[in-house]
Amino acid sequence: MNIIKNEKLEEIKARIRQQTEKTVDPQVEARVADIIKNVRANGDTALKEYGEQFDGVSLDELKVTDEQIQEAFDQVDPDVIKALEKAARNIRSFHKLEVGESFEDSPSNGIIRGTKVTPLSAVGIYVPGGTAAYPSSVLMNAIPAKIAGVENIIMVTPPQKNGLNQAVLAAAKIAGVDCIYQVGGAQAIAALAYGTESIPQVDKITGPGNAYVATAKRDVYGQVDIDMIAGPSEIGILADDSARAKDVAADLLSQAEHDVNARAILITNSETLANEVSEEVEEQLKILPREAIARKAIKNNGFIYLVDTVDLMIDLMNAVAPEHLEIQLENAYNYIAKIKNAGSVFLGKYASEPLGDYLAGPNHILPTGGTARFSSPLGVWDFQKRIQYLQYSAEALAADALDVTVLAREEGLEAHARAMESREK
Ligand SMILES: NC(=O)c1ccc[n+]([C@@H]2O[C@H](COP(=O)([O-])OP(=O)(O)OC[C@H]3O[C@@H](n4cnc5c(N)ncnc54)[C@H](O)[C@@H]3O)[C@@H](O)[C@H]2O)c1
Ligand SMILES: N[C@H](CO)Cc1c[nH]c[nH+]1
Ligand SMILES: [Zn+2]
Repeated sequence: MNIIKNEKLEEIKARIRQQTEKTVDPQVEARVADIIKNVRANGDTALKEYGEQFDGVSLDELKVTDEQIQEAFDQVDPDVIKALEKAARNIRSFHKLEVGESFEDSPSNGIIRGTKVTPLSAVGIYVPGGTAAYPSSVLMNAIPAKIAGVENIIMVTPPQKNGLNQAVLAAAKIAGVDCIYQVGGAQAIAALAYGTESIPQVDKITGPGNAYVATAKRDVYGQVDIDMIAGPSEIGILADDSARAKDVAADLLSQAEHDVNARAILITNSETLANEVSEEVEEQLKILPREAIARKAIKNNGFIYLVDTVDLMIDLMNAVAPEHLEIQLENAYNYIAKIKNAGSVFLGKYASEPLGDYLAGPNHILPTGGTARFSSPLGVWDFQKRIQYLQYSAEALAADALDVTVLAREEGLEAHARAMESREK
């Protein structure tokens, strides 16, 4: 791995900002715009044609039946079902903590002000399926939606030549998904945003996907809400001499194996650890089934930064704003207060990142590409919205009306002022 030392912190930060700058591929943009237009005009017919063109699957029905879901569930290895159910329990108990509270006050006699939290009615969850199947992403998408109280959870996932992945269907059953459609890519996002003969229009679309999915989500935003634009996976690790090089290397590769554009970054104050991790990554890559992908990711975006102090390490990692941050320092828990930017933080040498990907409870759909500076993990809050309300008595209005008319006339909005005065007559 590339070890970078004796470089000024500001120069490293500037390069990191440049590396994560938002880019758009004009060819993907044009393709996605065409797909959205075609789905709006031709509905299910367009979806079926794209299924043949991009996934090599010809379908009569896009919707997966309850019988197909039950059959898949029955065929999944019982150990996988057991692990999915344990993961679902942990994800449920964690996300229950996120439920937003309604609130109300009465600042003076005759006035009631409040905010009511209410679930979205229908959401679309995208489960990727181009190069791998992700039952874990079904749980991470659907469970927070269910806890929020969403009535209609619609799942879309690309059709597969040998039928949909059985563990993906089993996870959907465990999580309480309402309907599943075999459609992927930009066409699935368009169908959820505008509705087709068989796919209902939703209020919000969540979930990760490739560049076509991400571009389509960006395009339909405003017609519907979206969670975030999640890019390739990332891991940042803060480690000192107390960390084991083989564990650090293993965790860096756990995210590198996702995608050739994944980012894996170690920041350390120990030259010994830096050298050992670099060697370990090389050794472990040789025996990794997804070696080709992980090797490219490490070559493209794998860096070890050597800096002098723990404070400088943290400062630099806050600039990286990684999707996942591991703190493998002595007394790791004490450093959480200093972390400003990260999607999900893993504290101590035993909290290895894949615990969060699969089982512990926190969500694995997280901001990437430095967007953890302003964006949060997928959560129950994504599936809830807030409605404000206000009640006034005649006496309370009499006390406030004049000030409203003064402000309304100051803004040149006479009708606003007269609405106040109308009550006086
Ligand atoms: N952040 C997370 O939580 C998380 C979880 C799982 C996966 N991921 C990421 O999601 C991504 C999944 O990507 P994927 O490709 O495997 O699956 P995907 O489902 O996102 O995309 C597959 C679809 O892309 C469309 N497509 C492919 N080539 C096309 C073309 N030339 N023109 C138009 N459309 C085309 C097809 O419709 C196909 O069905 C990966 O980058 C993975 O790392 C992220
Ligand atoms: N690490 C991914 C998010 O960046 C999520 C995932 C799914 N399966 C395994 N990992
Ligand atoms: Zn992962």
